[in-house]
Amino acid sequence: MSIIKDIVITPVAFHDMPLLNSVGVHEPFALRSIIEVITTSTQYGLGESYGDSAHLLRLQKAADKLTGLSVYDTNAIYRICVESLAGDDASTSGGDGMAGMVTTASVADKVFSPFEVACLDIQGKLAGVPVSELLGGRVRDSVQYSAYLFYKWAKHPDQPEDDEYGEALDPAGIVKQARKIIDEYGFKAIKLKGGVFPPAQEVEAVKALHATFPGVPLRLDPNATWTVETSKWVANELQGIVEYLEDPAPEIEGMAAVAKEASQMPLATNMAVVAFSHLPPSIAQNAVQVILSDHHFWGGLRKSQTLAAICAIWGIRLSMHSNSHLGISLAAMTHLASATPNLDYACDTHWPWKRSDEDVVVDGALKWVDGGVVVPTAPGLGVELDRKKLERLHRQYLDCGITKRDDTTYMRKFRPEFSPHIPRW
Ligand SMILES: O=C([O-])C(=O)C[C@H](O)[C@@H](O)C(=O)[O-]
Ligand SMILES: [Mg+2]
Repeated sequence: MSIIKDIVITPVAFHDMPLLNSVGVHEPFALRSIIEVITTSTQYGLGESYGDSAHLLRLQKAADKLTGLSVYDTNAIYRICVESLAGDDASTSGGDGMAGMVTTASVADKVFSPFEVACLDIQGKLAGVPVSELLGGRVRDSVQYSAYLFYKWAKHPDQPEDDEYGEALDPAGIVKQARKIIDEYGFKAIKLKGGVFPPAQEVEAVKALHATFPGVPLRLDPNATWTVETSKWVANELQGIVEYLEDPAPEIEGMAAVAKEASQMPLATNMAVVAFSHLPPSIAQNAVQVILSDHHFWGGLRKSQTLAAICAIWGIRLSMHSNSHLGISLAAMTHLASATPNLDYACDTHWPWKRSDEDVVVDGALKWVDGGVVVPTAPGLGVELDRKKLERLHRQYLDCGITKRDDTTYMRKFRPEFSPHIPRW
């Protein structure tokens, strides 16, 4: 019943908006891979991961070797993922859907993650319990997410019409975007993706958010585009205004240097500490006070809980990182956060930036209430595949011609002089 008979990996593409970041701008489509693990009793489990071609090849190579294993034997599944990467050129590890912003995560953990999620989905279905129970049980019935704001263009320059969010290139535009997102979802925390404009402009936008939404926890994430000096200046400007500064400066050493002098400002990361091997040097230097976990690159849901346990021991707080994603990932993120007591910051999600009619799961299982997602209680992840929708998004993948996320090349189509070097300011 629990033996893996087959694994089907389907690349999909869904519409994305022209969101600006430190490495460029989002293309008209975001890519994901949808993983179906099928057992000998035709039970299926779902996983979701990056959709870049290099990652798809790695997933397929591992999948080919996983048949015949039990869905309970995730240690063996991990070992085979590691073995399947033998001879893989780690220098191509950027081919994963993170546009070069996260480059030192473990490739094996990224490959293993969607298989583990799919196996937990099956385990939950076989036991008749939600994945949150396999992870220790819910400590919260709803998981809070933050309003994830982006500077953005009104439309992709090569597309005909403005999107529903319109332009946001100054503080007023950011505040307007925040209002729209909060009106729709009820978010109770706000994150601004920075690293787009000189820091003083981004500080001004955060101050405008603070004035408009007093008391709402704020965060600013420039993706390591600032020097240590600039980071200290921003930390001083935003003291008492943001709950943390995310990846102001590059690398563990840069973060440690900022932390040393701006000791009142918690520093968060999803760039400097992205694998277990980064924890000892980071802890030794007290480089970061908050880690944004992400089960897609920390090796699945259980390893994310191992990270949470380490963080609890060392007094590091936990938040959650996201990339553009669909409903399977949202369900997995929600189960994980619901069953991880110290993951108590509102998690990041790119959810508002996708069209509501574009997903691969059957509508209705994931309910947004007051800025949070109600934890599904049906067995497994609690989401089912909608095969018609999957087929549609797969066709979109084939038609769009994008095979790897590349925000920088897309930006240079319109701004040839653009350079993603860091630190920039
Ligand atoms: O917190 C982060 O660094 C991210 O969410 C990285 C993402 O790739 C984000 O910058 C984006 O989607 O442009
Ligand atoms: Mg970040």
